Amino acid sequence: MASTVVDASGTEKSTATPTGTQTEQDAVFAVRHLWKVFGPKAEKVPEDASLAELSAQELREKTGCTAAVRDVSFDVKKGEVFVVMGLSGSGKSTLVRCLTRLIEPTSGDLEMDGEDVRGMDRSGLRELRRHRAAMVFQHFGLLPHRSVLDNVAYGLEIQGVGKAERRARAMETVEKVGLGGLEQRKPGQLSGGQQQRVGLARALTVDPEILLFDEPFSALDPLIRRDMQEEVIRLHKEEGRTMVFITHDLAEALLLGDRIALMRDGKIVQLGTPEEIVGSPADEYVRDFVRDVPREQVLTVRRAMRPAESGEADEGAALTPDTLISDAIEAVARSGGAARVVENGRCLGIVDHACLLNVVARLDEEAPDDGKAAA
Ligand SMILES: Nc1ncnc2c1ncn2[C@@H]1O[C@H](COP(=O)(O)OP(=O)(O)OP(=O)(O)O)[C@@H](O)[C@H]1O
Repeated sequence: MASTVVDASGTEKSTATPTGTQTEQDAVFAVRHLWKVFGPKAEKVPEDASLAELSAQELREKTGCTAAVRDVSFDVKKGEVFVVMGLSGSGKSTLVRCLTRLIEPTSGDLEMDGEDVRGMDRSGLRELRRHRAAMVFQHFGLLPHRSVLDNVAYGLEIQGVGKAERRARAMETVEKVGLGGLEQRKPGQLSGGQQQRVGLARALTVDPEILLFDEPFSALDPLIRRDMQEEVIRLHKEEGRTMVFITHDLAEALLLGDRIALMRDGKIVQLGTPEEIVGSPADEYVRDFVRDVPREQVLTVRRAMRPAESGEADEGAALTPDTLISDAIEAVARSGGAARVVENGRCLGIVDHACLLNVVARLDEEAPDDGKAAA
């Protein structure tokens, strides 16, 4: 089947071989041409080009099927926070559940650490879900009659780890997520944010290679939500654990994601860093999606800089290329002059008032159109 992988720059690359050869070496999950179709004779839809190309509504009318995930290909790289974002019904949960076959994919290839997940038998899958990929849900799924500690130790209990060891390991993660002192409480005696920390601790206790979050914070009030987002950032910085994070909230995606896959109607319409998605939207839909994002808080000076003119490369404030535009504005305003963008001692370019303002005012988006200007 002819299809594409969207790379980090949002460009589509053809993938002649379905698995293996083009998988990034450091990929935890490698997903190729994945489909999930719900409904009668679902397996016919990916195989039949005349059905595969129909819009969601046409497909439903013609076959009674819903294609929740349509020919999706991507890698989740080791150590990254990979965010799956999209509006309600775009296919986020279905896609992430397919990764551990909580939902059975209809077609496509799926590997974890080079191992074929679709070919795994029951015991392989059990091992995958219990040890290698732990899920944190929006509804925490805590056992109400058990203490916080026993809830956190639950994953180890079903792995068959002995009581003393599982309690010791659970206590470590209870402390790690800031619940020390509350370990004997029951879930009902905790706030929503604290309950979500228990859910997080339970997933962490099994020391999985990858954590999968399904909109874990969407039911929390904004302040607690912010707390939990910071907790995830802190844990990620400290442990470097690979994470897949589903959200419908753009601000959350931009805050947490190293890369973001933006879904619409079961497809990935753009995959890229927050800066790529906000700075170079792939189409009108993405452009609309990111319209209200304060660009200076996402884009960096790499995007704003211009070439140095004679003498400029040697003096003036120095900024690293990943400096946010908002921080560069402050630096330029304070110094009163242009600043250099410097990497490994080399001046890559210059940012001054004009080029920083151009990015804030979105003038950098306008492609020059000489023909029109001349007319
Ligand atoms: N078991 C099912 N049977 C039939 N259709 C389903 C089933 N599960 C999901 N769908 C459909 O698949 C599509 C994608 O649903 P999914 O739950 O993956 O979206 P989502 O982006 O996670 O949405 P939300 O943000 O609301 O959770 C929707 O049209 C949904 O109605």
